[in-house]
Amino acid sequence: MSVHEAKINTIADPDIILSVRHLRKQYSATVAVDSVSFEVRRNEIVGLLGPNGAGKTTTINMILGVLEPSAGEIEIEGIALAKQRTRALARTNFAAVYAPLPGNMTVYQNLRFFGLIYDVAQLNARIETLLDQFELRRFRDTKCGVLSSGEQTRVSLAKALLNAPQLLLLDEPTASLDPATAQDIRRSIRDIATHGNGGILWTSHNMYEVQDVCDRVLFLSHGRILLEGNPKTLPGEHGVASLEELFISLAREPLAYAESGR
Ligand SMILES: Nc1ncnc2c1ncn2[C@@H]1O[C@H](COP(=O)(O)OP(=O)(O)OP(=O)(O)O)[C@@H](O)[C@H]1O
Repeated sequence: MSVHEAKINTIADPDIILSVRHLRKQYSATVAVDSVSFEVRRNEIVGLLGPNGAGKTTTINMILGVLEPSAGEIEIEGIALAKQRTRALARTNFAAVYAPLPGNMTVYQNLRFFGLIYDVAQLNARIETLLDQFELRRFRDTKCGVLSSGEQTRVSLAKALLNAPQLLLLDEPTASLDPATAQDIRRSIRDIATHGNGGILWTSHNMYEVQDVCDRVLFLSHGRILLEGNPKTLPGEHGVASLEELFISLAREPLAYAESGR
């Protein structure tokens, strides 16, 4: 057993929000996710990085219970997703650009609709708080379909926080946003991680953003984790100048990193 595996097997740790062990997803001959193990801790933002097709979305969809793993275990605050699905998923939420909210409903209607699905207590008060937190009050009665990308992202984040999730999954939350709006969104999310009660798993192809916001990153390639560490120090540890350079060399020569181990 590796040191990493020994560490994630100490499951009693109450600060482990998400524990993923030996997760695997196979489609016929394609192994999309291949024995992936990692954890997300309380108040931590973990970046899930990797080139196109590395297995990031597949991993996220298994954690969301949308895809059934071929093997492996997922626990959210110690609750096994496979055994207590409803309890585990009640602690989870997500936002992704490929999952926009219904465009023919207003911001308020969307938040109310999802709040009822999540069975949020004191829903109206929760919606009002989120409208203020994400500066959405003036769009309250605007249909989501006519909002700009940045405004829609803010609504998606508000929706993702309705049930005050312990585990927040964000799949490229700032894709297609202008730099200033992206920075505002990053600050909001950083704030949620620091002052909230949960942890965040974040995917992004923007290495500047990852360095800015993530406490730890996992590099995925061909369904496997090849590297893990602090995005601010990892490039230096591997003799390159930036996270982007490390990403590129890892994407081009994954075998060199697989052989050197994590
Ligand atoms: N339903 C499916 N059937 C067959 N292969 C699939 C299926 N879904 C995903 N794959 C394959 O699994 C691999 C991982 O895909 P995934 O979407 O998880 O990658 P990703 O890291 O999210 O990529 P991107 O950065 O492009 O979004 C890819 O090779 C993809 O073609």
